[in-house]
Amino acid sequence: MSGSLRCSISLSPLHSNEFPRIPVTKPRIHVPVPKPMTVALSKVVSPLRVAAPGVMIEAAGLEVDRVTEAELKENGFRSTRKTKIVCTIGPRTCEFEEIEALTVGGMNVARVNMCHGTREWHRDVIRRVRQLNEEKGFAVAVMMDTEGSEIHMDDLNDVESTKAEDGQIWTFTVRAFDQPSRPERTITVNYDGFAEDVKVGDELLVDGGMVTFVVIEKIGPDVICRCTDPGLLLPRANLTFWRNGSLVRERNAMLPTISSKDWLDIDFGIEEGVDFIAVSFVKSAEVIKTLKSYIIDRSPGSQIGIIAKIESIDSLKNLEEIIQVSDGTMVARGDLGAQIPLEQVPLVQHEVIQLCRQLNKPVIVASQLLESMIEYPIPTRAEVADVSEAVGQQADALMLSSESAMGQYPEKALAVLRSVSLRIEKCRREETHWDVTDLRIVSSSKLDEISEEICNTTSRMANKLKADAIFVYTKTGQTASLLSRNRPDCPIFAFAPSTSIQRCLNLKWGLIPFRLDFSDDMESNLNRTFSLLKARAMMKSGDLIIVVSDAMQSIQAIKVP
Ligand SMILES: Nc1ncnc2c1ncn2[C@@H]1O[C@H](COP(=O)(O)OP(=O)(O)OP(=O)(O)O)[C@@H](O)[C@H]1O
Ligand SMILES: CC(=O)C(=O)O
Ligand SMILES: [K+]
Ligand SMILES: [Mg+2]
Repeated sequence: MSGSLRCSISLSPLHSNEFPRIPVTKPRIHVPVPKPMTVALSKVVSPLRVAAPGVMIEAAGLEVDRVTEAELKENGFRSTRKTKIVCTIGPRTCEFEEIEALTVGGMNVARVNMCHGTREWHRDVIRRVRQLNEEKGFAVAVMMDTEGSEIHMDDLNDVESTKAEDGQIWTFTVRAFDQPSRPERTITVNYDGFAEDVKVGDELLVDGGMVTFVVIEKIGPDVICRCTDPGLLLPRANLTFWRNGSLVRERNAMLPTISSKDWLDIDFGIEEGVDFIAVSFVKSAEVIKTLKSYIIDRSPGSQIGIIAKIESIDSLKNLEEIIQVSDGTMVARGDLGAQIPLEQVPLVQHEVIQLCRQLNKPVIVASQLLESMIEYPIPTRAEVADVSEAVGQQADALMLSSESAMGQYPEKALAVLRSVSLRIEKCRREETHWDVTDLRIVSSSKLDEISEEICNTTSRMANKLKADAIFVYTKTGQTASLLSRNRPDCPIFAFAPSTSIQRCLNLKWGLIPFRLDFSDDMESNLNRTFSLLKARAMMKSGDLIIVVSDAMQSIQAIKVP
C-alpha cells in the first residue's frame, strides 16, 4: 500500500493563511492563548495559530477540539492533517503549560507510561489533560500504557547511568542490595527465573544491543558476564538473551502479559477514566479478551479502547487474531527491535498497518521516529524519511516517546511530525490511485455489510466529486471508522453524542470528531449542523458535503445552502 510517492514538488509553504481566522464571538471562559510555537521545519510549514481563547459552543450543543478547528481553518478543509499524533508525557512535559503547548501543537492523544513514575504522578498528568480539555475546549484523549512483564535491570538506585567497558566482568543477579552494600559492577534483574533460563555462551543484550555481554559463568542466582560491546547502562533497561542467533524463550516465555502491578495500574486507569489502555508485550488474543471482560465487569458501559502493542516475538504468530479482538494496535518498534532482527522491523510495520486497515482498526507507529531530536532541534534526514514512510503507509497515528517525555525539543519534534504528515498526505492526494476494491469485508451481518458498502461508496463519491467534507452522524463511532478506513481525500466530520466517543475517534485517520446531540430527523440535524458550522466560520454556502449516518442506509450529497 505504501507504494511509491509521486508528487509535484513545491518549494512554497505548504499552506498559506488564506483562510480567515475568525475570532469566536462570545468566549465562555477567558484563558490566555499560548504563543504560537516556532517550528523546526519552518521553511516548510508555518506554525499553527489557535484563533481565539477556547470556547466550545457547548451551549449550541456542538463541540469540536479548538486546535483541530484552527488547523481546519488554517490548512483548508481538504488539506487538513489526517495523521494523528500521540505524545508520551514525561518529566519534560508534565506541567500544565507544557501539556497545553503540546496540545496547541497538535497532540491528539496523551500517553502515560506506567513503566516510569508513580501513580500519583500519572494521576496529576491525566487530570491536567482533562482540566485543559474542559477549560480550553480541547479534546485530547488519554492513553495509559502498561509496564508488562519484560525482563529489565533495576533502577540503578537513582544513578542516571553507568558505563560498561569492553572486557569488563559484570554480575547480573536477582539478589536485592541496599544501596551502600551493592557490589561494584553488579546489576539487579527483575525476573527471578532468569539465571535458570540462561546458559554459558548466551549473549545478553541491553536495550536491544546498546550494550552487549556474553555469559561466562553461572553461580547460583548470579550470572557472570563479560562485556563485548561497551556502552551506557540506563535505569530499567530492557534485557534479552540470544542463543545461536535466536531470542531465548525459556521460562520467561511464560511471564504473564499483565502482571499483578499491571492489574492495579489498570484499576487506576479505569478509575481515572482513561480513553485507551495500551497493553505491552501482548502474545495472544486471549489476554485482550480477558482484559475487555474485566473492564466491562468493573465499569459497565465503559468506552475504554484496548490497544494491543506489537512488540513481542510471540505476537507475530497471532497477529490477525490479536488485531481482530483489539480496538487498535501499536507497532512498538523499540522492544520489537530487541526481539526480532532489526531488518525485519519495517516489514512487520508494513504488515501490521495493512492488516489493521483490512480489519478496520487504528494503528499507531511508535518509537525512535525522531530520536535525534531528544538532543537536537532538527531531525536527521533519515528520520524524516522514516516518518514519511509511516505517513505514506497511511498509519492512523504517529507517536513520540522520549522526544516528548524527556527530550529537549518536544514541541519542535511535534511540529516536524505535523509538517511531514501534511506534506506526504498532499502527495498521496495528488496520486489518485485510490481503490477500495482491495478492502475485504469485515462485517459479520448483512445489515453491517450494507453499511460498510455505503461507507466505501461514500468515500469513492467524495473523491470523485472533490467534496469538501464527509459528514457522519454516529452513535457508536463504527460508521465513522469504516469511512476513515477508506482514507478519503477530504476530512470526515464525525458527529457523536458523547465526549468519550469523540475522544476515542481522535486516534483515527482523517476523522474530525465533534460532540453533538442529534435526533433521528436527518433534515433537522443537517440544518442545525450547517448553521452551527457556518456561524463558526468552519463552512460556507456552496461547500459540497456527502452525508451518511449509522441509522440510515443512504448517502446524500448536499451543497451547503
Ligand atoms: N513518567 C515518566 N517519568 C520519568 N521518565 C519517563 C516517564 N515517561 C517516560 N520517561 C522517560 O522517557 C523515556 C522514553 O519513554 P517511553 O515511554 O518510550 O519508555 P520506554 O522505557 O522506552 O518503554 P516502552 O517500551 O514502554 O515505550 C523512558 O525511557 C524514560 O526515561
Ligand atoms: C512503545 C514501546 O513500548 C516500544 O517501542 O517498545
Ligand atoms: K510500557
Ligand atoms: Mg515497549
